[in-house]
Amino acid sequence: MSTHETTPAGAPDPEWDALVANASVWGGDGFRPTAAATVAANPLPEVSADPAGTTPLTPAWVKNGAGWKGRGRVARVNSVHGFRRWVRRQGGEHGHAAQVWRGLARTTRWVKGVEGADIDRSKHEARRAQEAYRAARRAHAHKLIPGDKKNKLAKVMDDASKDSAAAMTALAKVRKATRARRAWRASAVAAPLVAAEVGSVLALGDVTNGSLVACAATSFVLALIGRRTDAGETWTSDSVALGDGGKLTDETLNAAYRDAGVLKDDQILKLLSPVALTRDGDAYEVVFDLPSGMPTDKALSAVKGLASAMGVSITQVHQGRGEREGRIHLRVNLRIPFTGKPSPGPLLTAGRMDLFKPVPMGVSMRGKPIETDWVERSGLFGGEPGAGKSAAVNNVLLAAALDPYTRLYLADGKAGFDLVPFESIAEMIDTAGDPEALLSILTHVWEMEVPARRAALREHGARKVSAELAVKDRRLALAILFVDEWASYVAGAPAKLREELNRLFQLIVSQGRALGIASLAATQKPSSDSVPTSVRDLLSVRWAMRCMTPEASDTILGKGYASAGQNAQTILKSQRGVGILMSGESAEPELVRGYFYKDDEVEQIIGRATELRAEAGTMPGMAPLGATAAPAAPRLLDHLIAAVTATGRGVATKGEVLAYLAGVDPQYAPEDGESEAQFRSRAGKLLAEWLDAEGLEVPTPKVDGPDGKRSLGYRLDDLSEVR
Ligand SMILES: Nc1ncnc2c1ncn2[C@@H]1O[C@H](COP(=O)(O)OP(=O)(O)OP(=O)(O)O)[C@@H](O)[C@H]1O
Repeated sequence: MSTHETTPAGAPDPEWDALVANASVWGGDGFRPTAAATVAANPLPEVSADPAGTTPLTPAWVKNGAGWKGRGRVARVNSVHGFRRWVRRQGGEHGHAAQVWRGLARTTRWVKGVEGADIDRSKHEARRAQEAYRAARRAHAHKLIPGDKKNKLAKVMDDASKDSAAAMTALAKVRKATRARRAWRASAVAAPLVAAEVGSVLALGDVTNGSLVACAATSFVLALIGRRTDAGETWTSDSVALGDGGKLTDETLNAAYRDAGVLKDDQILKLLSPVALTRDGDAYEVVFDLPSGMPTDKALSAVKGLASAMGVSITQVHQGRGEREGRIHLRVNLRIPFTGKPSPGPLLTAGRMDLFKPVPMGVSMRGKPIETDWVERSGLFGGEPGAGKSAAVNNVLLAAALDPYTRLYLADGKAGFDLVPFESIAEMIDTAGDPEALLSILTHVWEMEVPARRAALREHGARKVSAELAVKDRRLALAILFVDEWASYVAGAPAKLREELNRLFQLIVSQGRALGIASLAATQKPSSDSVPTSVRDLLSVRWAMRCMTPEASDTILGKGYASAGQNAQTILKSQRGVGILMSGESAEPELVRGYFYKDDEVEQIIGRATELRAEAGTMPGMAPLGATAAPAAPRLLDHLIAAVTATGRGVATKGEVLAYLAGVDPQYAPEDGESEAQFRSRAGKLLAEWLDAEGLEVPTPKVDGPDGKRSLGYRLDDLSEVR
């Protein structure tokens, strides 16, 4: 123990006197010399144990009005939601009426006890003894029986009679004992009821109110007895227990971060919001700052330790980066997320899509629909076999299919069935894993799509595609190039072909973006040999489904993400279709479960896409690139109607229609050196082919020509009906 040299009491102390005389040397609100001077007369003033207001575990929100307001809001929301949950609960077997009823039934059963079985057994014995006696009596009553045998039967009858009487006595005894036991148990039940009734009446001094209180108490006890259903379940949906059973509070939160090694013993988290349950009661959420000077990554990388400290699975803990370094948005799910039924995909009910608008991809852990913009984007989908990559990519492909102007170039290196349903609507497709086929797709995109788009952009004086430009000029509608399992293609290709594939893919990915070509790749084994690094770095949207290793996860998301807590290896096998989605250059990775479209749903959507495309004249082969160079070209039917309307007679001959078409579409214009008959024959054939391709069946009756002569033609009424 340290000792201090002090001035003896009562001895003059010039230094102390000087200080007392000059009180201004004491600053702040604490200990003042005036109080010290009167220490003998008055007790010491109450000194705050925490003058700076830094008491450990005092959250920051407590100290301002907004924090309390927020807390109040949380409490209000929690009670409203609690009440709603209670109301919902009343309808089912966990409702309080059901509980009371179960309690009553159980109490009655307990009072009745198991003695019923003893009575049944005794009854059975008595019945058998009676029957034996009756049989013996019948046998004895027989007339033609020799004397000594008759005597024997008389003895048997006597014995049976005695047995029967004994059985009847035993039955009466069991009944009596049962009645006594039941009465005893009934009084054990009744006593507290009577006590409650009498106690309440005496306490309240009023029979009605007393009875009501006694009734409520009885119901409460019965509800407790009937709390568990017959299957042994209790009401849990309003339970807020986390992991091993505790609640998340300011204290347990700090303790978890301390146990996980993020905080030292003397450090605390600065809570910016109260630890509160979310509206749906699915998770706890809180925002806090780490102690000053501590980087966010220290907490992000400790997710395993945190999960262990909280007694939950690693997939239940989600730490998001806050607006500034050291700030964390923590969410701890009460249950493992994404293990229930997947949400139905919105494309099932969507009509036509516009790929220039964000595409619905899935649902976040918070149940928020996640959409991704695919304009000027490209994407990489990675994960172990069966993780849900194809299902995830389908979200983009099906949305693209429902935009009738989006062209699809698809290739499946695995030669599987995932892309087969798209065969009828894809511009070019390879479902056989043939490297040569992939080469022709990439060559077409690079040598046809890219130059055509460049030319169109130049014509419009624009630098990149936009929704407005695409409406004006369909050449600039978006296109999707999707290569599934690139590694399988290059593995089966000779070195030269491999090089060419790599070269073309890289050129398309890097230059196609601004031109409206979104390139997508999916791979089971994300590594530099499965998707060339030069290409991978250019793919802006990344979706890492479950991976075997943290390194594989990092290969998809980028170096360092796994150690910072974004590790797709931690996704459980049961969480199919779940992945860490990073949708854009600056976006924070987020755990998302993709919408899942079953095979028949895919077919249904593609059926609708086919109709839309046929209607828009964009089925493959119907509108080759460049053929629709006219801005927002009207459909053929529109031209026919315009041609017939132009005559003013409500009808038009074929000759008149072809002459009109020649004026609006260069395909129908007479070619150099073509005679009138040749022109009519060629243009007529072309018209018939296009009508057929568009699935239009327009009648061609004989109609009056301008000169009154009748010839084959079209009627406005028929055309309007076809429309
Ligand atoms: N979002 C999802 N929700 C629910 N189940 C899903 C989801 N995504 C995928 N699944 C399930 O996982 C299975 C495998 O999915 P999918 O074929 O997309 O995996 P994959 O990663 O493409 O596999 P592979 O690499 O072998 O092609 C599906 O058949 C489906 O049952």
